[in-house]
Amino acid sequence: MNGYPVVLRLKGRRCLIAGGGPIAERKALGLLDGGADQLTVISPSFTPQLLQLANEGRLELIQREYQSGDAGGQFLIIAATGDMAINGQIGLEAEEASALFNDASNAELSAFATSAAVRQGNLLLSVNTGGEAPALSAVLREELAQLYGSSRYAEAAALLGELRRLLAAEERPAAERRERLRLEAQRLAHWAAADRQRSAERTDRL
Ligand SMILES: C[C@@]1(CC(=O)O)c2cc3[nH]c(cc4nc(cc5[nH]c(cc(n2)[C@H]1CCC(=O)O)[C@@](C)(CC(=O)O)[C@@H]5CCC(=O)O)C(CC(=O)O)=C4CCC(=O)O)c(CCC(=O)O)c3CC(=O)O
Ligand SMILES: NC(=O)C1=CN([C@@H]2O[C@H](COP(=O)(O)OP(=O)(O)OC[C@H]3O[C@@H](n4cnc5c(N)ncnc54)[C@H](O)[C@@H]3O)[C@@H](O)[C@H]2O)C=CC1
Repeated sequence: MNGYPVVLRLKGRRCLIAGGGPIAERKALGLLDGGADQLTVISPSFTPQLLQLANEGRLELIQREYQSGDAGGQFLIIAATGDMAINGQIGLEAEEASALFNDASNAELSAFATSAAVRQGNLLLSVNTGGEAPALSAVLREELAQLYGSSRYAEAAALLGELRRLLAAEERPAAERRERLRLEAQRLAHWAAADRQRSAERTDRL
């Protein structure tokens, strides 16, 4: 069974990852891409890239095992220690602390799942298979990036955003605004797709 898709605003909210291996690193990069600016990673050991991110000041590292009480005050917690029993324990504490919880080793024990994502400006496309086939999510993410990864789509979103604000300021009737915006969205999506087609043809000719 799949769940309900949401987009979390992480800026200014405390996020915690337990574990410092490759999976913790991937989740950390995902949180940073998602706007996290108060990220802590707790683990006895860290990948070189996690150490690098800490050096750049993008996250904080605490070099020790997860301890009871670490969950307090966190908005979101990801357990990626590689030990299912410890991850489960962290999950119980996360629930007590009312933090959103993800267990990288167990979809059933997670309040939320992570998804594969393609980002361009404010445009975000994400893929999730309900824990069934994460490898398929990764492959579809690559396909989506081919189709929609061009900056033209982000430009289209930004242009529509401007138009949307203008129309709102003019206090047009809601139905008129919706129709106009749908039409412009279609035109801009076609423009972006045609641009992609042209670049593909140019590449073919080279
Ligand atoms: C439930 C979920 C929990 C969660 O939220 O983390 C989960 C769970 C597990 N993944 C496992 C394995 C793999 N995961 C990946 C890749 C990704 N996994 C991601 C998400 C999720 N993985 C959530 C469900 C998402 C969904 O259903 O769509 C992605 C999309 C996003 C992200 O990681 O942030 C990211 C792609 C990112 C990208 O490329 O964009 C690959 C492929 C690869 O590495 O190339 C493999 C190996 C192939 C395979 O096993 O399929 C295992 C077994 C571990 C073991 O056996 O030890 C478990 C545990 C279990 O089965 O429960
Ligand atoms: N959700 C996903 O996409 C995937 C999840 N997994 C799961 O993620 C787990 C972690 O994978 P890897 O990073 O490859 O494992 P790993 O074994 O390389 O890393 C585990 C990390 O956790 C740390 N750790 C161990 N005990 C700890 C504790 N008590 N408190 C804090 N940190 C602790 C270790 O020092 C190490 O840094 C796997 O066991 C697997 O279940 C694996 C593949 C994909």
